[in-house]
Amino acid sequence: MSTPASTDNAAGSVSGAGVETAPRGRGARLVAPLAALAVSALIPLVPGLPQFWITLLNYIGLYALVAIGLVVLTGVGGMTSFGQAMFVGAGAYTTAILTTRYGVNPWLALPAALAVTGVFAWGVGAVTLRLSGHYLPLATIAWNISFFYIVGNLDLFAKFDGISGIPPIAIGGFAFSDGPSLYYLIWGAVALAVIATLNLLDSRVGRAIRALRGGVVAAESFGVDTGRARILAFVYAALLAGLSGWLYAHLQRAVNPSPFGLNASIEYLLMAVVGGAGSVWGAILGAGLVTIIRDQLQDWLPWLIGARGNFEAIAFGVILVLLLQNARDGLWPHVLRLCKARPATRCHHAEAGELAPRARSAGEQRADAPVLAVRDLRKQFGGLVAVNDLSFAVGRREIVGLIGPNGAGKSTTFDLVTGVTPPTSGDIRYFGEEATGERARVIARRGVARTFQHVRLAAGMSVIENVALGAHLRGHAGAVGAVLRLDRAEEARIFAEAHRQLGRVGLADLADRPAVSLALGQQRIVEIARALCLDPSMLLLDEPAAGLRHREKKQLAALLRQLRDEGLSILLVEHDMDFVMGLTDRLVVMEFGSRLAEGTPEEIRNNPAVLEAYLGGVA
Ligand SMILES: Nc1ncnc2c1ncn2[C@@H]1O[C@H](COP(=O)(O)OP(=O)(O)OP(=O)(O)O)[C@@H](O)[C@H]1O
Repeated sequence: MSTPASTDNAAGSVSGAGVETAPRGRGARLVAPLAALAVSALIPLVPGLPQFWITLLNYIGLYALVAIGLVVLTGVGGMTSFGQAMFVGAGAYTTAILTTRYGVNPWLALPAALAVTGVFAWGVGAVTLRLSGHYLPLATIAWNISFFYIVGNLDLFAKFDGISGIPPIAIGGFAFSDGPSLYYLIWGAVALAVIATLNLLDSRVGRAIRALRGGVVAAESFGVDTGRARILAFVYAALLAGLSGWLYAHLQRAVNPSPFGLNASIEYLLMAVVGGAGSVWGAILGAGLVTIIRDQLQDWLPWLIGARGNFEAIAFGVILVLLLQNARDGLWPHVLRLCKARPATRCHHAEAGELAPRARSAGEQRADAPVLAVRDLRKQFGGLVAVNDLSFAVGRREIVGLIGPNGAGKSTTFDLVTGVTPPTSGDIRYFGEEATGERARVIARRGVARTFQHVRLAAGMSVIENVALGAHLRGHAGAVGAVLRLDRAEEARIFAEAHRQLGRVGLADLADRPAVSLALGQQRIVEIARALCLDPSMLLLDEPAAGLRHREKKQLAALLRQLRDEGLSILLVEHDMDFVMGLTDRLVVMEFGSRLAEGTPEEIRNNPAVLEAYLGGVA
């Protein structure tokens, strides 16, 4: 869509960004923005304010709605879309057709516009979001171009002439047809979008979307359906774009394809990046800055250059390059720094009540079968046999160590039993139930929680938020409940549980720190707290002692023994032989993908084949 002075745009790409949510204590955090909103409410009342500025502010509001959606999709979810203008178009054309051809009231056309946009986005997302890397943005470009030409060539949409005569939005006898009344309508919608988005991001579903940036493996390992989380973010962003389109159609009273082309989509992305793709407030800032700068450039550049043309596109390109070089997270973090805003802290609801335990599978409740039984497990990478017909088991209340020289196949075995990689052949059972080739999130549902060799905590999330992700399967609140803030009691219980688990591993003091600011060893312990939040029956730990100091290792060993005594089974891969020998009940030694030996630490310490494999002995 375009402002009155209209527009071509500069291309951009998206940088990651620190994500802003509305944590507990957000009342205080919302004071400044709400005061700003209250002041903005007075703007149309300023005597002598040119109508042009109100119109400009109205367009900024319309753009901000789309940019806020991009915060969820791109800044938080890590999916770059060059197709948002198409969803604005879907909302705009739906209301245009319904109100002009069928006489539908614009308010009744609103749910229809959102429904059409949502279903359209779901369809596009279902086919497109499987793509990763550069393919996803490329696919959204293709969709947007197709949309532009389909709308421009079909009679249904009145081709490139467009549809005119769209009625204004009205309540009773009052029509929102002039700048000031539309201003309140549009910025009212922006305020609702801000609140809904902050609520969504500060929820169980929001954590799942935010965890996507940390990679799908970590999120799936705690039961998050990452495909669903991606679609949800995509549809949510499209719905905000559709809402913007509905407002636009009734503001302009006419629609044609030109504001819904690729250029506009690129500009929306530019707005999100300029403001800060990780911040809802940054999206509004970006929408304002880009719109005002474009408007001024369109006035000044032809005068300076002495010729007419879309020179602002060049200026936007330069601005984007400078921004990506100097402020990859956009301008909002700098505004916060200037205002000396302090990071928000969560108050932890010790009185929130207990989070219900995870529902146990039938197998988990039986005491006869081993917790994990691996039989003839094999994994080939082309001609290389990384795991060669390996068999072993982990019993109840047992700590088993999987050890072996570099390249022996330990990590691959770990990936196989955690559902990260499917085996070439063989059999994996948890609690006597078949789990071969199951995906990570299904294995998590069986009560199996894990940590990672290379720590996978979500950047942009605090320590406690990362730990709370571990309780994903123990919560039920969905997106609608989150947006309407109906999930508070459950959230309080989830965070109380996360706090309890952090206390258990001795890191409660660090709960509100950004997870990535911790030392590597501490991050490993945070991963253990996250795993405990799942309420697991089995823990799979990949090199948990790496990076820990001697005292921390002793504390970790004591914690793991305590967990075993409380009923957990633990399988760990570890290189630190002192740690393993002092902790485990049994060891499985691998070499060249096969099981070389199995026994108690004492037996393994004296096993000649093992001593030889380690070239000098393990003890
Ligand atoms: N995705 C892959 N593609 C091809 N080969 C792989 C792949 N993953 C692992 N391998 C190979 O499989 C063998 C076993 O590797 P793996 O990482 O499982 O060993 P490891 O015992 O965990 O080693 P380390 O202790 O060094 O982590 C190695 O030869 C490795 O190069």
